[in-house]
This record gives sequence, structure tokens and C-alpha cells, in this order.
Amino acid sequence: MSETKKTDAAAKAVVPEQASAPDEREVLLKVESLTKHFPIRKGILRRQVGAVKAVDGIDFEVRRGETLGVVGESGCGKSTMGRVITRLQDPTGGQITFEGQDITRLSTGEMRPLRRDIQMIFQDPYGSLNPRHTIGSIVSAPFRLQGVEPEGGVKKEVQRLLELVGLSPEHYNRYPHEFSGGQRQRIGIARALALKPKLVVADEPVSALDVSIQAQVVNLMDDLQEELGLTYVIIAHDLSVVRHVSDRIAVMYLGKIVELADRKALYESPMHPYTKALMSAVPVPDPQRRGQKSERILLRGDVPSPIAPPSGCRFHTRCWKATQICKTTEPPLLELRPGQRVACHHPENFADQAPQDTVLLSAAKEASELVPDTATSAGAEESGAQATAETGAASPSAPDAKATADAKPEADAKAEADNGAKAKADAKPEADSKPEADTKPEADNGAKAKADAEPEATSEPEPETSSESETGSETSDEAGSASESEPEAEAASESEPEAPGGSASGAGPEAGAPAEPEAEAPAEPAAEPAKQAKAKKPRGK
Ligand SMILES: Nc1ncnc2c1ncn2[C@@H]1O[C@H](COP(=O)(O)OP(=O)(O)OP(=O)(O)O)[C@@H](O)[C@H]1O
Repeated sequence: MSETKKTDAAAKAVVPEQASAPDEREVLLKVESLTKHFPIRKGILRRQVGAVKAVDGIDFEVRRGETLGVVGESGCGKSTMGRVITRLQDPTGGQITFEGQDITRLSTGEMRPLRRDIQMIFQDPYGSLNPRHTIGSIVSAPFRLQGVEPEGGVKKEVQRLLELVGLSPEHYNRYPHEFSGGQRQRIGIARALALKPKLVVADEPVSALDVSIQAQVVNLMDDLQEELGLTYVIIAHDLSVVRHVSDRIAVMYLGKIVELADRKALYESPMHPYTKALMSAVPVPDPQRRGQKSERILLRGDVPSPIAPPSGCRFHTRCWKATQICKTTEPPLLELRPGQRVACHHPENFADQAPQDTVLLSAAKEASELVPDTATSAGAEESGAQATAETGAASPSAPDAKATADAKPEADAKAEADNGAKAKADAKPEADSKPEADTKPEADNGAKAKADAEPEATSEPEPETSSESETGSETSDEAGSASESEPEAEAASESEPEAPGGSASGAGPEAGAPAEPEAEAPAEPAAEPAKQAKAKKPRGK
């Protein structure tokens, strides 16, 4: 671990940003063509009538010591991906290789030794800790489950871990309800780190916390990574969290990775329109830009249903650049620039990959809305309307004009008029072919994948019980203490109800845990402004 740390530190010290790209580091986790489909069964015979394609063919690798951020809207399959790569759920297809070992089909027993190396931190600091167990019991559960006796004894080691995550060793005998959300998340982190894992998959580790506390927890994770040489996969829907901790970022949309790039490249020059839209949703506090106009892209509608994803590029129903090819042909994830892989026919900030296909789908013009930053002011409505019109200017029929339009939305009123008219005419056949038919049902289903997947008496996605069912019957305390955040806590994974769309946080046994009022909790250390984290983060990653 320390070796990794030194290597990283050295790399960062000598060569900034670019050359410290993690490419030369050893691959710790490799994921190839990974799929996870939840079957939908119907009728008395429970015949499979479809599947929720939560993860639908993704490839990536995680290098030792790096942090891979995974972002995307709710329902894109991020949590499912996290649970599958940690083998809390079985994949439907593809391959997962950890340290060169194929772990895709390992049984529960075969996975057990690996549970030490692969840990998970869950979103919900309230649901993931068994209220009937003391902190000491919770954090020491991994030792019990793995039959590990740390040097100096379990209690001493647990107290050391508590200190490591910024808690007091005195907290050993306290109960979860005595702690605030941030402190509970620290407890979850201490438990995840107990066995010195090599890979930590953190599923929305701070999204349940106050913004002020988020920075503390993110900083803590960052410090621990340096200290212990950890490798992280951090899942978040919020780019502002991932932005400051990731070396590379994978953007997921509807079960697919649409862009995977170094953090710097992604932020400076995003190529996938979806990435651009996600990024434009993150406000950048920059006093120098006050009063200036800049665009923000508001995506219309929800993520379509993963039961019947759109044809071709899955994003085409919401993309303002979508043309016919986007509807018919799925773009492959290609490395268009070194270290930047993108699946798009009409990428931003790069040459058009399908220049012959210039006619916008009729739905494309309504797919998004450009809103000036100043739209929050009184003129919001007006600006929004204007910007919407400008979206048309950013038509794929003039890729270069797009960049200009992006930078200066008003400038292209003329182009808009031209393109607009053309697009309308061009779009006619499209309309004839009922573009709505594609988009409408999806929009209706929208991110209601969950709703779709929800049991309607006769049709429901099969509740998934993970492979680790051997401890699944463990209901109460032990299972609870094990909680999901422990991979060895096979119990935990099973105890997750796996309700459709249920987040990873769904700690079954704790489901009935009283939601303790924050007020009761001992005060969290002075809130550190989120900005502090931001200032601290760019550490040469
Ligand atoms: N056990 C399950 N059975 C059936 N469908 C499921 C199950 N778990 C997840 N899904 C579905 O898979 C899709 C992806 O869900 P997932 O929770 O992985 O998305 P996500 O991107 O992590 O979203 P969120 O941030 O809201 O958790 C959703 O449509 C969800 O309803």
C-alpha cells in the first residue's frame, strides 16, 4: 500500500496532470462487456416476459491507486454496476477480473477470501448500521466474519480505525443513533477499511449528507486513499462530488458508458452531449463570471425505461444533436483522443463522426433547453425561451457553428433561422415516421424505470437475491451488523431487499431502524465549507 502511495505521490510531484495519467499503473479491476439484466416475470408460471437492462455491456478498468468516478442520472445503472463488480450481485454476462483473477462466476465460498480486498461503502448512513449494535460491534464485524485477529486485539484495532476516520475511541460502546449522518458515514468507512481492502466501491457515499458535511467525508476518503493506498470507484449522480476526487470519470447513461475520460479532459472538453449536459448542471462559483452570460443545458424528460431502451444511441431521444444515424446505429465507445473514450456520432469538441448525416431528428430540437446562467434572475423565463430557440442553432448540420453557438448563444439567430427552417423541412419525413412514437413512451416511462419495474401484481422484475445467499437467512443482529458495506457481509447483500430501483443503501435488517433525529447526535466537527474540499482537491490528480 505504502508503495503505491509513494508511487502516486512521486508521479504527482514530478509530472503534473497529463503525465500522471494513471495509464501506467497496474490494472486492479477489469470489466468487460458486463451486463446485468433483471428478469421481468409474469403470470402463474412466472414466465420471463422481459428484462430490466440495468447494465447493458460496459467495459472499463480501474488502476491501482486511482479513483474512478461514475456519474449519471438516477436509474442509469450505477448502483447495479457497483453491486455487480463487488459481486454482491451476479452479473448476467461479461467478465470481471480482479488482480488478474476472473471473479465473474466465483461462488460465495470462493469469493470469501476476496471479500477482504473488495469493500463497499453505501449511501445511507442511517440504514446501513444496525441500531441494536454498538459501534465497536459494527466495526469489528469484518474481523469476526473473516476470522481475523488483528495485532493487539480487535478492540484496539477498532479504536484505531475510529480514530483514523476522525471519531473518538470512546465511541466504541455507543450506538448508531447517537451519531449524526456524517459520523455514521465515518463509521461505515471505518468498517469498510477494517480489513485493509485494495478496492473500495463507494455508492453515493455523501449524497445523504448535508452539503457542509459532504466536504468533510470526501476529504476524509481522499486522505485515507493517500494514507492507505486505496483504489476507489466512487459512484455519484452529482458531478460536483466526483469532480474533485476522481482521476478518471465514467459517464453512464441507461446501462452504458457513454464517455470515459481523464478528469481534466472531461471537464475541459467533454465530448458526449450527455456529459456536457450533466456538467452544465453543476454551478461554477466564479465571481469573475458574475454578470456574464453562459449557457446551461436543461435536459428535458427523464431517462427512458431500461426495459425497452431506445434504439441506436440511447441518448438520442433527449439529445439536441440527434440525427437519423443516432436513431438507427449504436455508436461504439471509441478512443477519440488519448485517454478519452466516447460513444457518439456527433461529439462535442471533436470532428463529427457522421458528417454525412446532418438532418436533425424533429425531437432533437426540443430535447433540451439552453438557459443562460442569469436565468435565475427576473428575466429567467424570457431568457429561457430565447435560449430554447437558440438550441436550434446548435444543429449538427453546422458542427462548427455549434461551438460558436455554445459560446455565444445569441450570436446565431440567423443560423437558427436558416437551420431551423431547413431542419423543419428535413424533419418532416422524420415526423412522418412518427418520431414521437419512439420518444413518447420512453418519456412516459421515463426514469420511472423503477415504476416500470415495480410489481403490478402479475409482472415484476424478479427480486434478486445475490449469490451470497448462504447467510441470507441471518436476519437479525449479525446480519445487520455485517450490513451491506461489508463484502464479507454476504448477509448484507442478501438482506438488501433489491427492490426495483432500490438504492444500494437498502439495508434490509435495518429497514425498521428508527430514523434518529440528527439533533440527538453529538455535534459533527465544525462544518467545513464545501469550497475547502474544492480548494484542497486538485492535488495533481
Ligand atoms: N433488483 C432489481 N430488480 C429489478 N430492477 C432493478 C433492480 N435493481 C435496480 N433495478 C433497475 O435497474 C435500473 C438501474 O438502477 P440503479 O439503482 O442501478 O440505477 P442508479 O443509476 O444507481 O440510480 P440511483 O442513483 O437512483 O440509485 C433502474 O431502472 C432500476 O429500477
